Amino acid sequence: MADRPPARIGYLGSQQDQTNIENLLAQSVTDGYDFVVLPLSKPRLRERIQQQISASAISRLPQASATQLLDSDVNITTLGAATRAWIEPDSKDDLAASISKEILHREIEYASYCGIPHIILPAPKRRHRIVQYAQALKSALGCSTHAQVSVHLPISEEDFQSSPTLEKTIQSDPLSLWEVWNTIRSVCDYHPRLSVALQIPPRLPVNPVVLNRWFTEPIKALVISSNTFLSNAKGFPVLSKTHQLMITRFMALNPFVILQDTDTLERNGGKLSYLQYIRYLHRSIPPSTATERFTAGYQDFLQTPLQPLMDNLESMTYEVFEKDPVKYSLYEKAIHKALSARPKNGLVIVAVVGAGRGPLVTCTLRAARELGRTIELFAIEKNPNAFVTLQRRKAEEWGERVQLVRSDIRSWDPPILVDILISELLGSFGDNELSPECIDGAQRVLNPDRGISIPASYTAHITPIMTPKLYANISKYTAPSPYDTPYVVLLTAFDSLSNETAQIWEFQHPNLSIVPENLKDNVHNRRSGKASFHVGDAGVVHGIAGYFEAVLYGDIELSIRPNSIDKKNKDMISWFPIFFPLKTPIYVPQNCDIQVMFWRETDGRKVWYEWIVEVFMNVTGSDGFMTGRKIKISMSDLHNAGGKGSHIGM
Ligand SMILES: C[S@@+](CC[C@H](N)C(=O)[O-])C[C@H]1O[C@@H](n2cnc3c(N)ncnc32)[C@H](O)[C@@H]1O
Repeated sequence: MADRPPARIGYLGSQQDQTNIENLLAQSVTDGYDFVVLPLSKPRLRERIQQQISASAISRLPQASATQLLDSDVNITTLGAATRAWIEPDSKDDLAASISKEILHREIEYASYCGIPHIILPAPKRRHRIVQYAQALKSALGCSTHAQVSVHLPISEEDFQSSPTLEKTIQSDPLSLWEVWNTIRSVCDYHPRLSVALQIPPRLPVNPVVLNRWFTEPIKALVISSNTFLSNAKGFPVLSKTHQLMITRFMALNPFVILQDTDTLERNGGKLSYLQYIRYLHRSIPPSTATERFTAGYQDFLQTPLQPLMDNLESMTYEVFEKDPVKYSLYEKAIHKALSARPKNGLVIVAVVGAGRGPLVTCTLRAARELGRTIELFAIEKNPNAFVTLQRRKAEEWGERVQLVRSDIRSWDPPILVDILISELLGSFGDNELSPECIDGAQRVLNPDRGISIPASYTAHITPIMTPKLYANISKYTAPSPYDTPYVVLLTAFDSLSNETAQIWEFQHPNLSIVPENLKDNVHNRRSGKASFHVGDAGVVHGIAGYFEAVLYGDIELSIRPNSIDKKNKDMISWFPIFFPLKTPIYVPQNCDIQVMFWRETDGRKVWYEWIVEVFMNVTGSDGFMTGRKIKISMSDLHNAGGKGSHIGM
């Protein structure tokens, strides 16, 4: 696929494969693999350890491998490494745990010295000692400056059979293995080089929550054993439809694919048929759609929200807006409808405020021409650079049909009152680019009897989400208050903790209750909103996703809410969601309520948001039914109090 990175497929080698690594790697390249994963050490290490420590401690370590480490001069670009499955940093025996930790350090240090880019660690073995395992791993991560370390984990309890390492829990919580991972990465402070090598089981979990959850995590490798494959009619290995869908979905994260035990289960086509099948599967992923191509590279990329009022946008930014196939057509429909509601033979005064490079001017002229209406059209823009483009377009395309005004719309003094005020000053949260302040400041130019605004209203919507990737990325920022700042981001690796979004406030235009003093202190544009979300499955809340909906005119709406964007405005690309992070992620047990409170504050010179999250547990009685009582179990800080981390200048 020209627009997708190539699949990187390797296999998990065995101890025997270590006898001649040079030959092995050469052969793997000839076979068409991209890399091989080998145990880090050669046999006999354990025997040496045995000589050094007491027999009682070592007897708790299972039979194993290695004494000499890999040669450092092998071609490391084609090599990954796995540390020995028998090490037990989570051992019940202090000495065995301590030796395991020591070996882990040495192995990671040596792999790092050899330049091995990726190390796979066996899963913890004891659920009640996960923290001990994680503590050892955290210090081991410091033994390399570059190696990516992946913990080899099964997807869920149902997959326990295919992962002999982790002892089974008594309860059958579908997310219990994700909980194991969540503990490890939390202890390791969301370390940027820590990831998961996910074992794909023969039987996938039926509960979609499990796969959705893993999809949010840093999955660096998918490990697929030969017993996960079925045989087709000709005896060649193939994957079930559900496996194909799942692997195709995960391939969007661009993980390594590691084949396992390909020579233990004989199929037609020999052991390379597994490799060929995965290559075929990767090739058959449908090509990206135009929207996917447009948004490629933006997934989970944190952007500072635009401030078109304070800053002057660049031509490239306008060019990106103008590529939206949906937004302008909706605006044109709304303008068309608003014009057709006016008396047929009357003159309609229209103003496009914040005209940018002029796309809404063109939409307005086209709608008027189609309807055969006479309009007088003003285009107002405060950005002097975009104004040059408007002047060129007037000279070359629009002529006397459009009057240009270089001004802030709040101080424009029109020669005549306006019937239709058209603006597109909306941000991802609706009001976050100060559309309310700008339209309020301009509404005095509206004809008091029949003047309208397009948009007529807009609302802000929120939902709590789990997004470890964004949390980890923000934690790398050195800015003073990175968690007191919202980010515009095409949310991709995230899980909605609730299926609902909730509206927290609304703005309507024109706002007939405004008096002139309001324009100074702006108090009328303060808002606050509270929403409660029920969370069925346990998770971690990393922040709040924000969206908006707008009514342009009548029934013509814009929406970026996840539950309605595909129904109302599929392929609209002008707005990505906004994300309000939490400084400290909050663990939310199953059957809890997350309560989110938001404020839009202003002091007349700037506007800012504040947010706080509380978690309540629903108390169940001895009969297993909810009592209606709730206990507060955690609460975040109040974020961005007083606008100390972020604000929008008026
Ligand atoms: C999001 S852009 C939209 C531009 C254009 N209407 C479009 O759809 O491509 C908002 C535009 O409004 C302008 N703008 C923002 N606030 C304004 C104000 N108070 N007065 C005049 N122009 C303003 C900005 O400079 C920018 O060109």
